[in-house]
Amino acid sequence: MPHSHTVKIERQPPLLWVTINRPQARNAVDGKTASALASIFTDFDADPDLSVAILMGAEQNFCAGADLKAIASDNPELRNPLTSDGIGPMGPSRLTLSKPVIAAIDGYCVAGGLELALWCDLRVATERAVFGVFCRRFGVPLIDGGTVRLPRLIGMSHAMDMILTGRAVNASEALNIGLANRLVAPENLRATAEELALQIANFPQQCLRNDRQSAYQQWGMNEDAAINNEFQLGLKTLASGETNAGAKRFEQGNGRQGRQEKPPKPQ
Ligand SMILES: CC(C)(COP(=O)([O-])OP(=O)(O)OC[C@H]1O[C@@H](n2cnc3c(N)ncnc32)[C@H](O)[C@@H]1OP(=O)(O)O)[C@@H](O)C(=O)NCCC(=O)NCCSC(=O)C[C@@H](O)C[N+](C)(C)C
Repeated sequence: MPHSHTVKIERQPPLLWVTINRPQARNAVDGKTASALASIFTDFDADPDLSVAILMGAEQNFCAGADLKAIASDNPELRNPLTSDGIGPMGPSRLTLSKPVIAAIDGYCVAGGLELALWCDLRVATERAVFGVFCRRFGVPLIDGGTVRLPRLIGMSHAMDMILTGRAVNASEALNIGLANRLVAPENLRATAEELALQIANFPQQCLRNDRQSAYQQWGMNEDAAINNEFQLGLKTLASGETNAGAKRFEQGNGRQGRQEKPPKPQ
């Protein structure tokens, strides 16, 4: 795993904690931070002992987007996050990344920070989280998937409202429109994200990754093509033996994997 003072990692198999660590800049992403994130997530995907990553920001903020001072500067030492390495800050796309990532969001999650959260599979937010396309007022475009993923996630009406007005969306609205999956008190953020991540990490992984990939791959396809794609991917999982083993556990009444003897109750 690479080390960078602007991104902190804690490797706790099966989980990887990734914290953007530039609190003095509200965790804005400069060129070095973007490169560090890209290689951290590439390594995460390749590490057989890791199943789920959790992305956070240091000191009560998730991320204030791209580093505007680096964009404004002519100093080559301050690498411009928009142009420095030609890749998005997260490196692997969601289609190539095989494992889930959870965003644990406190405070500001705006502009490119919102795009980072949209890149993640799930978003746990605190009651004081604030979301928004704040770059609207500075003329910096969303070029890290924001205009693609926001409408797909929350629908064009809510997305266009956010994109055109750049307004601040509070945590309860974020939950209502599907931008956040869970809302928690700030002191429970880490524990809730961990619980969710461990729940996911304890399931049979090939099948879980199969269904995740399947959903992303099929997002823009027509129904028949999508169902065919789902079937082809599913066949690989069926051939792996994992499905058969799970069915046997059910038959024998000892659902050990995930320790879920009983089906989950609604929360
Ligand atoms: C986040 C914020 C609401 C926080 O407000 P606050 O009142 O809590 O804190 P603050 O006093 O405004 O900021 C604290 C410090 O944090 C710095 N800071 C805050 N956001 C920054 C940023 N984006 N870049 C560099 N420094 C940033 C401030 O300059 C300041 O530094 P100083 O103490 O040296 O003066 C406020 O700072 C703010 O609006 N920041 C700008 C957010 C913004 O518009 N970002 C857009 C970036 S463009 C973008 O992300 C588009 C994206 O597609 C790009 N990419 C593809 C690369 C991902």
